[in-house]
Amino acid sequence: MRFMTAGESHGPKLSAIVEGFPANLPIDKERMTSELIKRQGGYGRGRRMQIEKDTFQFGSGIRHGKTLGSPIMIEITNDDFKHWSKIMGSEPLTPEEEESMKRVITKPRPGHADLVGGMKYNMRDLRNILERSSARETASRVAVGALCKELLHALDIRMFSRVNQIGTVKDEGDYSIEERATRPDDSSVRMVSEEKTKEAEQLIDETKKKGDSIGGIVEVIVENPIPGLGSYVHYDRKLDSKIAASIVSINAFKGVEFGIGFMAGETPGSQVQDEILYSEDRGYYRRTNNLGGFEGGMTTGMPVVVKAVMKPIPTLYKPLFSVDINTKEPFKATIERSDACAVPAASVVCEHMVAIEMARAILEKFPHDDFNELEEAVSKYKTRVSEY
Ligand SMILES: Cc1cc2nc3c(=O)[nH]c(=O)nc-3n(C[C@H](O)[C@H](O)[C@H](O)COP(=O)(O)O)c2cc1C
Ligand SMILES: C=C(O[C@@H]1CC(C(=O)O)=C[C@@H](OP(=O)(O)O)[C@H]1O)C(=O)O
Repeated sequence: MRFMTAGESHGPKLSAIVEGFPANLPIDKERMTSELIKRQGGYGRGRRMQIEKDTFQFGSGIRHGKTLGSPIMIEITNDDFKHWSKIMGSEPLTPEEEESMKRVITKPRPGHADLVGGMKYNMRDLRNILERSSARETASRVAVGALCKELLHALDIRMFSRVNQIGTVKDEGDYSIEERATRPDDSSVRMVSEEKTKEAEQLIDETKKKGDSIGGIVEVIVENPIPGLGSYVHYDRKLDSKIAASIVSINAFKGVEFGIGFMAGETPGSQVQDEILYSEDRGYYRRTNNLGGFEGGMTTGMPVVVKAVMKPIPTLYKPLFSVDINTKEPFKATIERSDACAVPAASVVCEHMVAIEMARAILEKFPHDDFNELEEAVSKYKTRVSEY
């Protein structure tokens, strides 16, 4: 399964094309839309999210609610484009129009792609960089991830994401998928305890008031994964490494851990490795899940547990030093519309990137022209593994 995304943040549309997805898989479009809406929410988002309403259309690959096996095209309209149609239109501008707009961006933001992108692609209007480097693109990825979640759902693999930390406010309490489902979380911080959620929201408010931004740590859990996805036989087939790359590909994500992660560096081996147990009804299982569901780059069958850190948002109201690319004069950041904290929204993006990698690993392992054929192969494999 391959996919590509296209689209600029303030352009007319975002899109994605997914190729290699099985035929005959029922698709719940409403459920997919709810994932997109979740990504738009989360405490700390800026004004842009009040403008957008991320619904999507299938342009191809689906007929009467089922996949056809042909490339699936997904399109999301940027509602903000109506305010940007001249600035972001595809038609060339007349010199007068260009002059009258005077909207060329020459002041790169520290921490964003502006300066290096401008140098690399030889552009002197940094809008040409920020439009595509914007995390608006993650809407397309969540749409692809939501499609992948339809496949995982049909195979009884369930997953969710949550926020473990915003700045110094931490909440790593246990959370079940059932509890998650009962909480309307579109606009909250998505933490386990309501008290910690409030504390985190207060911190976001205070940070915003100071003109600053704040990052945090999120967690994604996949329950009931098929054991043996990925492989130890070659470096580029290890599923944990693919998940790590996918997470760090998300705008502003700087690190990934599996299970106890970096704590493994300070803990003796006897307390890190997950002891192997066996029972008639469960087959092989582990006493603990310190390694987050991976051994040798393969899923063990225990829940996959991924944690990831997001840096604070680069666009700040508080002035930071930078240099104008035309005058070479130093300046202090100008005020721009921005999120103060996008960690809750980004937890949804992480979840969907993990969904994409899980689905991809399944489609690599099993025959998948037809979903029914895939389901049968998965069931046979699970039986064989349980009898091992
Ligand atoms: C959901 C989400 C929303 C974001 N919103 C903003 C924002 O409003 N302003 C901003 O400057 N950066 C925002 N970012 C982060 C930038 O897109 C990111 O820092 C930038 O693309 C540079 O990439 P890097 O931080 O990975 O180096 C957001 C990231 C995510 C995942
Ligand atoms: C549009 C989204 O996020 C955007 C990501 C983003 C950035 O620089 O990454 C900057 C902001 O865009 P704008 O400049 O239009 O306010 C965010 O709103 C989105 O998540 O859908």
